[in-house]
Amino acid sequence: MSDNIKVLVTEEEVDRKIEEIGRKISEDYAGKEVHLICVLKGGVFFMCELAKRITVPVSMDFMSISSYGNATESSGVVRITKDLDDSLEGKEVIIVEDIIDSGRTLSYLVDILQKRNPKSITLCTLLDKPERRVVEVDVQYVGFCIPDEFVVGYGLDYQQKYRNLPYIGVVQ
Ligand SMILES: O=P(O)(O)OC[C@H]1O[C@H](OP(=O)(O)OP(=O)(O)O)[C@H](O)[C@@H]1O
Ligand code: HPA
Ligand SMILES: [Mg+2]
Repeated sequence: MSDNIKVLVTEEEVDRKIEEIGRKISEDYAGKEVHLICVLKGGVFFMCELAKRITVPVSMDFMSISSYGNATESSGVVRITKDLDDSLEGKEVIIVEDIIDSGRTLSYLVDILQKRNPKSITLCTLLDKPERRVVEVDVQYVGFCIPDEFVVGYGLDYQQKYRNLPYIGVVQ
């Protein structure tokens, strides 16, 4: 059975936005190197496309965390299920996410990754749902602010499906 999906942000709009964020990061980090951290699984499509648009030297690492709670609201209890491979010591870190919703995931990550002595940590998200925020997070790069609707595509899933859609949609 397939669900009906209404397009919220088109593929062209997503592509243009990622190019814009890539250009901005390249300017902001001119003369430096950036270390991108992908938060699996949702962040993977965005990070790969973004990395291609950054013109300063890029290294990448991946981590996976899980939160406990019911399907629509995470409890905020988070644990690492796959840690980074590399040290963050002295690195200019950018955490790349598909979406910030309650803010719990990124707040937790920033707290634990700060302790690993990076030179800096900045946050970059394709989507932001500010109405849903429970924990404040300081995000430097935001693709699109969206209303409080459950979205899929570009890494975002509904019951593990639709991550591969090249646009952002709302399941009807
Ligand atoms: O701001 P928050 O309320 O913490 O929500 C945002 C997080 O939730 C989703 O990940 P999820 O934990 O569903 O895992 P996934 O990336 O593997 O889909 C999304 O990819 C973000 O990582
Ligand atoms: O709107 C959403 N869609 C998919 N996954 C999510 N995780 C937090 N918010 C969302
Ligand atoms: Mg995620």
